[in-house]
Amino acid sequence: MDYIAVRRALHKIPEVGFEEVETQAFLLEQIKKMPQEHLQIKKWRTGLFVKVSGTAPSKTVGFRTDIDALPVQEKTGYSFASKHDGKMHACGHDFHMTVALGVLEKVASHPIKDNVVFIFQPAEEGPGGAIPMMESSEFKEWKPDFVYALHVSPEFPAGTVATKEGILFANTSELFIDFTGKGGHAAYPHLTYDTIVAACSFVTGIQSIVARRVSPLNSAVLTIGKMSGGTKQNIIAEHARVEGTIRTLDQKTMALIKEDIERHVQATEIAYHCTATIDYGANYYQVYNKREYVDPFIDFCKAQAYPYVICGDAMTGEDFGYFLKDIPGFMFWLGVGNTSGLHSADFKPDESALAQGVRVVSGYLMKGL
Ligand SMILES: CC(=O)N[C@@H](CCC[C@H](N)C(=O)O)C(=O)O
Repeated sequence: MDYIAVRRALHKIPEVGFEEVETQAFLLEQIKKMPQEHLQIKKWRTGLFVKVSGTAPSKTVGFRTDIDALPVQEKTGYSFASKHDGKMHACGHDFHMTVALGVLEKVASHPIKDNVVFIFQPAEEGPGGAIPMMESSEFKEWKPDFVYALHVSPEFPAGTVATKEGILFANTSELFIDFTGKGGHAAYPHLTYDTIVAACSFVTGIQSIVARRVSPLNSAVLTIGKMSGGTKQNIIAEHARVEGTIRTLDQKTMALIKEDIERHVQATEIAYHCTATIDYGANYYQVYNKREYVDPFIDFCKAQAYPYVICGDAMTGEDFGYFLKDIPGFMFWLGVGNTSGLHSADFKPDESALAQGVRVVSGYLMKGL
């Protein structure tokens, strides 16, 4: 398989959560080119489960990749840029899928002793594909005894493995708040209850939560990534919406932040004569690597002389955390060199990391977990 060609083909067809129809068709087309004798495929919504039967199985090992993209307008200047306007593989899931296909090709050609299930999961960026996928009868039938996954990272040199014992990725909660007031003429503000002013005041006010409510020895993020409201420059907005995300390294801090957000919402309602509703959207459980499962992988990387580092915690989220809550396994970062950050319009990961990703994941599989 030409990893770079496959990655570029996937890069052209980014689709957001649960809309990955073209992606699913492309994956199936690639899988069809592989030896079929040991393969079974089950479609699940826009995702896939692919099982390679082992030669003398005593267990099932899972490798999970996410397959969705982000609503980002690409600015890479690539000749193979997204052909879907306003959508982009800005979080590297095109890389993750390519690595999974590369490993699948190897295992389909040379099955290992145990069964291997490849999990092509939709909607990691939201609303969250892991939980419904894990609740499916297809998953339950082929449930792995051990599962692992990777995520690309621009923080590490291309091909470097970075992982750690304990928390790797944070707990997350989405945040959507709708403010409703009273619209009217821009020249008669005193006859209205302006939700743009209310929302702006709310966003400024909540900046004190992480700064003044969370212990300085703890870590948390409260980011508002989107604000919207109003219909025209000279009409006072009856409705405004604030969208964000909360990140913490423990559930107690998550609860504390939510409680304080609710206090700020109440205060905004009173101060600005509006009403507000809060929706916490999708919540992701932390990605936690238990020592007994990640240490043998680190030893493997050492033994193979693969470049690796022990990294710190990250405030990114990943619904792979739900797999690790239920099933033994681990997650690691795969370095993709020095490029703009994840979720950037000019995210340009180094493609030389693809072959190393396949080498690391398949090598660990072949070694026998
Ligand atoms: C690796 C990565 O970037 N993951 C996403 C996960 C999204 C979680 C959820 N939709 C939220 O925004 O809270 C991330 O943003 O960290």
